[in-house]
Amino acid sequence: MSANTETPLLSVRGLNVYFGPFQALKNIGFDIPTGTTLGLVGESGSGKTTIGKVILGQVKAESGSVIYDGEDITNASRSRRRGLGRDIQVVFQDPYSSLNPTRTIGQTLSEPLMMAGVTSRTDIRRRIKELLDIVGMPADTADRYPFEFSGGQRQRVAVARAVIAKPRLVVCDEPVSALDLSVQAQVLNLLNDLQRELSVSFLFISHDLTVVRHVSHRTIVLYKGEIVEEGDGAQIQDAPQHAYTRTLLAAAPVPDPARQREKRQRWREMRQAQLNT
Ligand SMILES: Nc1ncnc2c1ncn2[C@@H]1O[C@H](COP(=O)(O)OP(=O)(O)OP(=O)(O)O)[C@@H](O)[C@H]1O
Repeated sequence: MSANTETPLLSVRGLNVYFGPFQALKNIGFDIPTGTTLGLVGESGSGKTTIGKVILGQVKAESGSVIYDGEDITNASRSRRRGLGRDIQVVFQDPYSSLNPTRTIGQTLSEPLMMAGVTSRTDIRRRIKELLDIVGMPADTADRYPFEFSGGQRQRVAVARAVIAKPRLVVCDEPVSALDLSVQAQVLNLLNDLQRELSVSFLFISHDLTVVRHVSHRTIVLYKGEIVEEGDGAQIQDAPQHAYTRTLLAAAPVPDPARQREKRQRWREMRQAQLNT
């Protein structure tokens, strides 16, 4: 993949994050140019999700900055965060719990559009139809409920929800790790297609370097809260420079189910908090 060389859409500089005495992030810095994907890879507990949360304003950094499109959003106010919520979206790991089971897919997809100020029912219906087609979902999807779809289809819907209001950055936190391998490839291809179509940037978080390599222009390897390696995904996989990266590649770590449950719960709480603001 060829990377874009414009001014970065997102710049993170010198992030240090503590949970009590524990330092979860140490001097983290990177750029995400417009229309590109930065892969963030590391084992469980290395700090990947924490980086995503700092960008989304859900975790406060002790020091460092997050610059979005030239604006320092590190300590953005609640009202500014609400505005940024349209530009910066999230796709969660678990397509089973991230969609509201009591709402039709159409209702779920109309929320971000209404938040973005689209009020015409005709426009909303048209945009939903357009996007469901782009993400490869059947025409009658909008009138159906999440339980009627497979995991891969639900993740397509979750991706559609994230991009429907044309955000500029989407934080994808382990978006394919709950899916079967063949379905993973389809969702990864979908992200690549959407990026070409919408010029959206992705921060793509995964424990699996092979997955990250398929979608990322650049990749960062995180170990115990620190960046230990950075480069082109293929280069990192084919010629890892750091001993930890070699271990990561050899071990192909499987996320600990208990931690993943805890993480899903935290994301759900965060999403609920977002919807309540
Ligand atoms: N709210 C919190 N309070 C205390 N410690 C936390 C909190 N959130 C994360 N941590 C700790 O910070 C470290 C990094 O967590 P983080 O969730 O960012 O890791 P991760 O790389 O995303 O791993 P995983 O994929 O397993 O979630 C872990 O040791 C975790 O236990």
